[in-house]
Amino acid sequence: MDKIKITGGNKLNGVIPVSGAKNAALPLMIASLLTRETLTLENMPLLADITQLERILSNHGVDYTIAGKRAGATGDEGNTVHFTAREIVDTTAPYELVSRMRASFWVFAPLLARMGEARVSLPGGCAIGTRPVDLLLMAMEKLGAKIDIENGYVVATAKDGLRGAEIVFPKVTVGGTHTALMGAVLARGVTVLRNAAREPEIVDLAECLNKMGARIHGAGQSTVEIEGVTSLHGARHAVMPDRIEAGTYAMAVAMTGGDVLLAGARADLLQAALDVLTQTGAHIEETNEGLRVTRNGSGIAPVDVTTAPFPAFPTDLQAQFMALMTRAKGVSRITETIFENRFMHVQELARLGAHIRLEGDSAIVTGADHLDGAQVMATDLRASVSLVIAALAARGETTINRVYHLDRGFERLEHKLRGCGAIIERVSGQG
Ligand SMILES: CC(=O)N[C@H]1[C@@H](OP(=O)(O)OP(=O)(O)OC[C@H]2O[C@@H](n3ccc(=O)[nH]c3=O)[C@H](O)[C@@H]2O)O[C@H](CO)[C@@H](O)[C@@H]1O
Ligand SMILES: C=C(OP(=O)(O)O)C(=O)O
Repeated sequence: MDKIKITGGNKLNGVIPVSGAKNAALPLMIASLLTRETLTLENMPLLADITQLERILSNHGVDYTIAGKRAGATGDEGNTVHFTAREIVDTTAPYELVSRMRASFWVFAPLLARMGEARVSLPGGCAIGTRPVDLLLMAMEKLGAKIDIENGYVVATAKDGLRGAEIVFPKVTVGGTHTALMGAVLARGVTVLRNAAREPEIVDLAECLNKMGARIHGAGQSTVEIEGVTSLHGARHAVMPDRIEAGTYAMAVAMTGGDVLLAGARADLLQAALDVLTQTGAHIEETNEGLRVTRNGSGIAPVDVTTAPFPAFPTDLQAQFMALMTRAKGVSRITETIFENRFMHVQELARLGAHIRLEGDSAIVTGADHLDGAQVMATDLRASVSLVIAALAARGETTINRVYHLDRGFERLEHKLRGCGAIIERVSGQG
């Protein structure tokens, strides 16, 4: 298993290109199941989760080809990938494939919409809470699907196709909204989603589906209306920039100090996090190329944060922000309202000398004078990168074990950070 070694203490200075968003790319790829024609996705990130979903989609009969890089490409530009689901050859998504990544469960919606049946293993994914799928199933039942759970599989059928309905989500769910959209686009009649997720990745999916011939109105708002159509066609769509990756590197710069341009980052996708970073003392400037993040001289001010659905502070940046607060000049309270068990990074940050106390759904962080390098363990995707941020500011060397979690969601992380002056290397294939 690979490890990452970081020697802390250097400021970050330079340019970090922001990749295409993992959490947009995954549902976009899944949307290719909805049409016989080719869906071309540009700006695709190179990530373990993407490769895994390619495997899952090919099992259903999707052909995918990765277009070659243009001459002079540096490797920082995303790939273009063509997905063609001419025939669906299998409507089962087996445990061996789905258990590794939660979003792969979402294939059940387009399979059901197009084929009238789907048999999909209950999902895995990051260990950050129980993560039920009851609301995703509720949405499909409202659209007329019959759903049973058999031997760890969700077995869904809609022999006469799905039909439009009103779906009221009792809780905001990103996966629930993605799947409801993918089901409703091919349903007979009109579907209305209430209390829908407003995350930018939902808007990206809806825009792509509309390019494919869907009729979705209001994506990005709480109420979304979908007029069903009988079929969708091929399209070309560029994956939006990864707001979580951008926010992560912004926090890394706030932690180490320095001056970094996050090329391609968009402030409107992560305003709540940028506002908080500004309160900590970092300076953020929007430029034509992206976001410029600087922090000079002054220390890090403590700021209280509560995670909540978009447009509030994202849960996927909570661990990274906690890492930053471990060096703040004072006490901060970080409250996690989305996932009940998303504090796995706390004990690992403690190994580096962080002072964090858990109180129910909050972490009380008392900033330390310094952190010291240590051996730590990556436990989930965002927790892993919080350890990277802490290690960049720690004295001496930190070794992060189990970095396969990082590879799920951060494209060429060592390369990007090394390019800005960090001392970071990957040690391949050990223990
Ligand atoms: C691949 C992807 O895009 N993953 C993101 C997606 O996950 P994901 O789509 O799994 O997260 P949800 O938005 O669905 O989860 C939000 C909350 O709703 C609960 N819930 C969800 C579904 C359900 O059927 N029943 C239920 O109770 C969850 O347990 C959680 O407490 O949104 C999360 C919240 O922004 C992010 O942290 C993840 O990075
Ligand atoms: C939790 C995440 O991913 P997943 O939903 O795939 O577990 C994430 O992207 O932070």
